[in-house]
Amino acid sequence: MFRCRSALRPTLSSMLHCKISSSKTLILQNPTSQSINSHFFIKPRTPSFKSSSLPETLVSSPEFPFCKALILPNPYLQSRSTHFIRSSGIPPFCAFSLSSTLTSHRGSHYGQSSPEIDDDDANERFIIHRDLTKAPRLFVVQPRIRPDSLLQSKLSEALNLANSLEEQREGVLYNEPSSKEMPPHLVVQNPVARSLKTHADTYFGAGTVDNIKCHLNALDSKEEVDAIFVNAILSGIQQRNLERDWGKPVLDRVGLIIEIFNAHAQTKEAKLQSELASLMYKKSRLVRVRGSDGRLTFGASGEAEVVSARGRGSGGQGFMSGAGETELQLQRRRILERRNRLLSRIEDVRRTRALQRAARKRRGGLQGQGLPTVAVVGYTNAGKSTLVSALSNTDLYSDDRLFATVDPRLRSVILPSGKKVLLSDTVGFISDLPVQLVEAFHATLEEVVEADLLVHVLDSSAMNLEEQRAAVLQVLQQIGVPEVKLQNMIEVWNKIDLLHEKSGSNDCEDQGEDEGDGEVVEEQEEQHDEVSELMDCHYAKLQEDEGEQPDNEASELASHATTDSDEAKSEEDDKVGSFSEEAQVEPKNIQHIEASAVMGLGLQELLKLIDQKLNMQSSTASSSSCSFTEGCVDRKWRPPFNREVSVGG
Ligand SMILES: Nc1nc2c(ncn2[C@@H]2O[C@H](COP(=O)(O)OP(=O)(O)OP(=O)(O)O)[C@@H](O)[C@H]2O)c(=O)[nH]1
Ligand SMILES: [Mg+2]
Repeated sequence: MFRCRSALRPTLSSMLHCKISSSKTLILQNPTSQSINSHFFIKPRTPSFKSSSLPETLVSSPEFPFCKALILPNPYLQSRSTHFIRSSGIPPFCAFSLSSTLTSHRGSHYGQSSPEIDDDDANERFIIHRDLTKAPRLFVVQPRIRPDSLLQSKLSEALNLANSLEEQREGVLYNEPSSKEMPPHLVVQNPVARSLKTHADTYFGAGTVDNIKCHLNALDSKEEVDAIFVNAILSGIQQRNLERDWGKPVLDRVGLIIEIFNAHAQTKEAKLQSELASLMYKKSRLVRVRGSDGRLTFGASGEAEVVSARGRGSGGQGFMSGAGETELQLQRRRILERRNRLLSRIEDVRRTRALQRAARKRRGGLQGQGLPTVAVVGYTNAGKSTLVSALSNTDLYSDDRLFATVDPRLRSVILPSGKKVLLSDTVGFISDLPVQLVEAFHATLEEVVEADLLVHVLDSSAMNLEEQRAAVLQVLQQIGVPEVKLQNMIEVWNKIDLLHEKSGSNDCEDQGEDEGDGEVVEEQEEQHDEVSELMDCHYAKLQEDEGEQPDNEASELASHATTDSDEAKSEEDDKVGSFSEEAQVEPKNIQHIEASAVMGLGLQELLKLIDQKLNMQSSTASSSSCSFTEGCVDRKWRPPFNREVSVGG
């Protein structure tokens, strides 16, 4: 008998490329263990099960002469605490919980749904089936965009995204991101730029598709690629056709970002929310569902087989239409059922969070001894977690991977006035942030909407700084942060140390250096002056670049929607991309602080500014005609779609 150890789950999950051979037995193919070159039987335990009966069954199976047996608890019996493994010669990796995987596969096969949701089921959450013990190697396809500086920043973001798909780390890194090689990549003709519309069937033109295929063939001989990442937003049909042409799973930008969220989610809340996003994404891709054994279950050749008697016109009142339920309908129904269960659990999370927030506010807030919340927001990888750690003298997880933080964290910090505040480190944003994620992470993002003050962290060394800034402002507006909070936001221009390093090599170096020798200025204030000049110069350069070529990729990527002829379109299926409305915010008079979270620069200034802003808010609130009560003003702001907006004055 073995006990479950979560670290080993991925090993086993990776084996679950299973097909159903009979009503009770799952056959796992391609086991990862080198010592067993055959099949496994996984048999749910039944009340009448007698362990002695199994070996005979297996040994007598002419089809699988070398099989081994794993006897698992039957998920329907919900005896999930202990796992029995009886076998001869099975390596000791058998410490796991497979019940939910069995449940999901059984469910999908038998048309039954599980009575429970197992949040630890990694396979269920992921978009592509793959070996969860190691990060998949992706081949990056980047459509060309102008100007070149924008292409460079988009490409490096794409490579970084491709390198960020690392599995559950349980708080530790498996691989240092810096030690990872850059994934193979190819910059290709951008169909949007050429003809102002994409090809409805394959997104790229035939020549580009062939070109990519050639590169893949060359890499394939070295077995280098597990999947292809196209840094654009594809429709379900385009994705399926490209998969067929290239013979490998394809992830588009939306899919990869959701997959990264899934891989990085650690808490139950984040897992539920990422799974919901992934589910809604899968629903929009139902044309191309890949079976667990690697084959396309349906849709690849247009078949829509009837798989169950259930469905419209059957199963009730003796009415026999023979319509049945197609595989597509079955999958959709299953997704919706699971979605509803997830939604109800997420709603529990949201309620708990709201209660916790209310308790915090009752204990203090702007009117009391103080537990106001300051939400630290920003583009992914801008340094939010590093900054929160530095300010609160704690050690939040941060790394060079994109979306390192998926589980938001609160940290307390004492301001110069002695007031205590809570800093909330949140998920990072990105341009074309998948709408599914924004919706699914509603409970988490509500923390941002409800915060007393926002601190927007910017990576001042980023080439596409302005794009990043605009993307964050857009998301903030989309999730319902009121204008007054946006205007009151503090900007932190982080990573000024990098800007300083760069100054030696860019055109602006004369302006940034001290008279004569250019030595590093140790005085912090002087350094800030210098960096201000560098930032001005950096901004000027960026604007120059933008002036050169007005079209940017955001609009190119967004325009896919006009050519999306995906048959799986429906009201929710359409939400395959980012928010398309150009809801630009133009916050004026935003105060900024230049900082380096790793070097500890600008932190005191930031705390002072936070203090000042909160005090101002506090005095405005107390002098306002509306005295602070439970139901008053912007601190009780709620998203407009389910509650009434009230802005206090
Ligand atoms: N040079 C330099 N690097 C920094 C600075 N702040 C953060 N970093 C690095 O930037 C990378 C990303 O930092 P994080 O704190 O994880 O960024 P984040 O904004 O929380 O990112 P996500 O959680 O992925 O959205 C890490 O490798 C940090 O060490 C800084 O001021 N200077
Ligand atoms: Mg972070």
